[in-house]
Amino acid sequence: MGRTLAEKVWDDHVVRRAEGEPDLLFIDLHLLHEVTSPQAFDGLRMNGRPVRRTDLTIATEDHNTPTLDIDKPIADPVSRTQLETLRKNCAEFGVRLHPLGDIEQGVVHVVGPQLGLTQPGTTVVCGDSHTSTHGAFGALAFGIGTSQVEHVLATQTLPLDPFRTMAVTVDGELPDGVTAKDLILSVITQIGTGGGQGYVIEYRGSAIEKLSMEARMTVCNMSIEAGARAGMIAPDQITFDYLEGRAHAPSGADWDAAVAYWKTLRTDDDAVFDHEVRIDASTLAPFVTWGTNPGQGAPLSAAVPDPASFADPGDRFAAEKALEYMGLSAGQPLREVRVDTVFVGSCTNGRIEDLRAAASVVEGRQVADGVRMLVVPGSVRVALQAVEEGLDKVFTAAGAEWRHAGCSMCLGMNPDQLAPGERSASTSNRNFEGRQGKGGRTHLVSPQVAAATAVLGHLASPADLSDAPALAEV
Ligand SMILES: CC(C)[C@H](C(=O)O)[C@@H](O)C(=O)O
Ligand code: SF4
Repeated sequence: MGRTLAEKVWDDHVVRRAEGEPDLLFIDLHLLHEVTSPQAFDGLRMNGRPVRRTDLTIATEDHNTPTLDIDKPIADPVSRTQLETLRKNCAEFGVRLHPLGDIEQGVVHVVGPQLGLTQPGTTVVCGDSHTSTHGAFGALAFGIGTSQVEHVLATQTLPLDPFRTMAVTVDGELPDGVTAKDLILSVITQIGTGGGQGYVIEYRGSAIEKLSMEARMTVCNMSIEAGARAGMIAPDQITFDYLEGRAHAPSGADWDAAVAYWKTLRTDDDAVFDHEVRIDASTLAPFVTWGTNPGQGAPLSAAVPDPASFADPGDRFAAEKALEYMGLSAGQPLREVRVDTVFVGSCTNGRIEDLRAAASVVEGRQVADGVRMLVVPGSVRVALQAVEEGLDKVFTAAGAEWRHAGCSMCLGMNPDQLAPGERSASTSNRNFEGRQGKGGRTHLVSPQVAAATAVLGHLASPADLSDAPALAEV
């Protein structure tokens, strides 16, 4: 019987297989950041072990880094300690680090792909759930816990339990103004935040094949929000074009050999997935979340749902609690929800195409009174590219704040936070209670919706801007 893409990559990495035991897999790329690595390095130190493959290990600083005054000492003692500890550990163990201020610094999941480190058919791990992002290249990429980080540092291998396979097939054309973010938010609302549990999801179909690499990363990034172990997309010419010429991509004869291998990384026609979900891209619309998990979403044109409309008692209870926390009432049109903060950034939507999309909406317009808009590039390289294109000026002219690269307001581990009761439209991936700061309320949106929301002061899409050409109601 044929094999799926995920099964092929898995099989190519098994270094030990024994009856009744998890397979031991070789890991091609281990990414580190300041939050989940300290105890792992402590463990190595206690056992007198080195990092087995420093050449396959790379660290960057992202979660605890400020996005203003980056040349000043870090005020928050916890953040300062986290960063100092990573620097000390990387120096002691000989791990390559891109610290704050470095040209390759940025959110770990933006940095890996842009350096060409993330390649088709590789295994990629990081002590971070959004490692699923790298699956966009046809890599088997997943987040791991701190004890697994230690195991990979020490051995460059990882014992892994078998997974199940799910196909999410999206065929057809995405309507104008509907993005990869809308697509994945819709998928999560459809299958639920636990719907992917135990599965590696492969996104396929004509709508996926048309997505750029950056859009594919947005989709795979949020696989974890459906509970999946990983998300993958088969590599194709779009993947190869993105990788060619990048710092760590193969070159010359190695490139040709690599592409020949990468072309074999497709699910066989006779392979069988354990579960399949089919979506018609033409039915999708700009999508926003109204609740406190990424599966509590609806089309922007809809209203806040009535908890009573959920058949499942658990879903009903979750919706009641979410509306209370979010300060929303059933039946309220989502377009009438006013925000005070807009965040464009994160490993979901902090890449250059995302900034271009947001800039094209705010260009020549103003951020609404009483709204603060933060634009935070996912990496220094993204920032430099944006500056070269003049996007920073577009944002600042509109009244937005142009910040330094990092995780920023995606989560409250640095100074960029919501105050209690504040409400944001955010291009990030999690809307949990307190995610962007204690008491903060988050609506997950695409960069286009974020930008239109900043201009109008309430959840909106570019089609809602009064001077926008009249588009069909979406
Ligand atoms: C801090 C880190 C462990 C965490 C993750 O695992 O994803 C963070 O990146 C997040 O997005 O919540
Ligand atoms: S940008 Fe957000 S989701 Fe991505 S790694 Fe940072 S905190 Fe996690």
